[in-house]
Amino acid sequence: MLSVLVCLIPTVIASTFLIPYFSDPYKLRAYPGPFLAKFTSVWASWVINHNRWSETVDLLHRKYGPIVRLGPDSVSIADPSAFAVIYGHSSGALKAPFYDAFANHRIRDLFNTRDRAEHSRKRRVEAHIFAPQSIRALEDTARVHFEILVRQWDAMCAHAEKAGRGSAEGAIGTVPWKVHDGRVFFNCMLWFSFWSFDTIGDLAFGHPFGMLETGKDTAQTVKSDVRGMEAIAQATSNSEKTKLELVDIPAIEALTARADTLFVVAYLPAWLQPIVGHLPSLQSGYNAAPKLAGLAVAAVANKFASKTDRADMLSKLLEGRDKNGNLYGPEELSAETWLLIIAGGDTTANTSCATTYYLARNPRIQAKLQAELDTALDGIDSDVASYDAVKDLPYLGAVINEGLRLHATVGVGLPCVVPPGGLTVLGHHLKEGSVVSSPIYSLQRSEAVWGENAREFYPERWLEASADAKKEMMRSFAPFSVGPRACLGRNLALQQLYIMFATLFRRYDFVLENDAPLAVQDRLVQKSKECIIGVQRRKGLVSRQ
Ligand code: HEM
Repeated sequence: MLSVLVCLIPTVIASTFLIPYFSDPYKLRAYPGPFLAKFTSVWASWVINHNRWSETVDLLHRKYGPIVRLGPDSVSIADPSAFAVIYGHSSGALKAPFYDAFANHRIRDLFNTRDRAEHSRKRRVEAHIFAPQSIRALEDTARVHFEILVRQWDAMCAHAEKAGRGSAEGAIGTVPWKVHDGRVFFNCMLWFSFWSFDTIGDLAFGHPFGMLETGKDTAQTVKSDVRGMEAIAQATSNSEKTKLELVDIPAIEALTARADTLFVVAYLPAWLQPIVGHLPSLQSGYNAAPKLAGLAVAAVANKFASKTDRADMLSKLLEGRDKNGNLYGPEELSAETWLLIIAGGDTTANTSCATTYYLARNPRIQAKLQAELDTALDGIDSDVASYDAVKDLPYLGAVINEGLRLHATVGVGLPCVVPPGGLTVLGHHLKEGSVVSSPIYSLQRSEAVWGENAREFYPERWLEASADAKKEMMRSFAPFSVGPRACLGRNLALQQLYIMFATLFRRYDFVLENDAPLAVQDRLVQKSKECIIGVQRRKGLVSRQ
């Protein structure tokens, strides 16, 4: 037995690590990078698991230049002109096997589909849901959730007003607040998550999760995935309804656990992923996936059961056709609904939290934004700003761009496979089958483009730049990516962000509890772990309620 092992171990090491390195099938040996990255992608997983991916890739580019080897078959290219070549419409590169780890249903969704034809079919179905007119039509529905957010924050501010110079503490649902120095302090990340998930739940399938009202991270999922699918199939065929058993789960917590795990394993070869996934530290993420998939199943099943004719996103998905020309089946519907929840929830909440953090940290910028909002919204009798009233405000636009730039909610290099015939980037020919990415985080913080203050929150840069400088900035600004796989929800995200910052910063003054850097979980989405802000109502503004 021992002698078998003695022979086997060197053979496995040679065939897995050394032969690919010395045979160099993708001709990447000339590119610099960390020693271990030349042999194995386990290196990447290790760095990600230590929460240092974007920062590490950025440091490697600073050390080695625009092209860095990140794995046995992959390179990262940090250069504005490279971004469009890799991701643009004429690139021909497809998403890499990295995305297979994110498949939550047996059927792929729009985000993790790698097949070009399959992706085009889905994108055709879903593009009209996100067209500018469709998104504008959702504003009234979305508004309700801004109103609840403001009502909850007003209620907490009232405690601060009552306490005067004293102190107090309490909680709304599970979110604690405490009062001191005339302000109420709480973790705004939780509230932005509640707001974002409730809104996307309502817009996607006509049913908010109810997190804002209760102050609790709770959503209903099906107890059994199989029964859920049966319920959808029966409802679509108009036969007798199946009674669905639902259970409550902490959805945001489960999503965070899932995201923490999947990004760690996604760079590993497929055969290694389930083995690593069994590590105790990754178990909660793996266990969360089926419960989360059940959220969408429950939403679709409930939609059929209630038979409302409200025109939410799911109603439009119901018009979608599968590859045989048939209407989307239960699984594909659930997969696409799930994607709306996950793509639209975390991203907008994190951008809102990070931008609020930077504004709370910078009294000068906050005051300048408030002055612009006071003028624009003077005499408007509404607690929630309308998109029309604020969408062209220059300083507000600059603040939102600056938040998207500096925080880079999706900051990592999104991995693509080089297409047949290869791809030439910055004069380097990359061979077919190799993997290439361009890190959004690094591009959006490059001193060569953004100047010495690239790491500062400075909205004025968007207003002061010359036309030529602005052109260069836009080549290095890709928070929603570009090309055929660019974010489909961009119009919705921007509409929500404009209304959010106009509403909150007109109404409240913000400070940070302390000046510590924003702590983030650096995964596919840069997720703020916690952001404690101190809030008080601005003087002179009277609520309509
Ligand atoms: C600030 C908020 C947001 C940011 C920064 C953002 C960013 C991105 C990025 C960078 C991608 C490309 C991912 C990749 O290629 O792997 C993407 C894809 C996507 N996003 Fe967003 N997103 C945001 C909000 C939303 C919202 C609100 C929705 C919808 C409810 C949404 C739906 C999607 C979808 C469906 C895709 C996949 C598109 C495809 O592959 O064809 N996103 N997003």
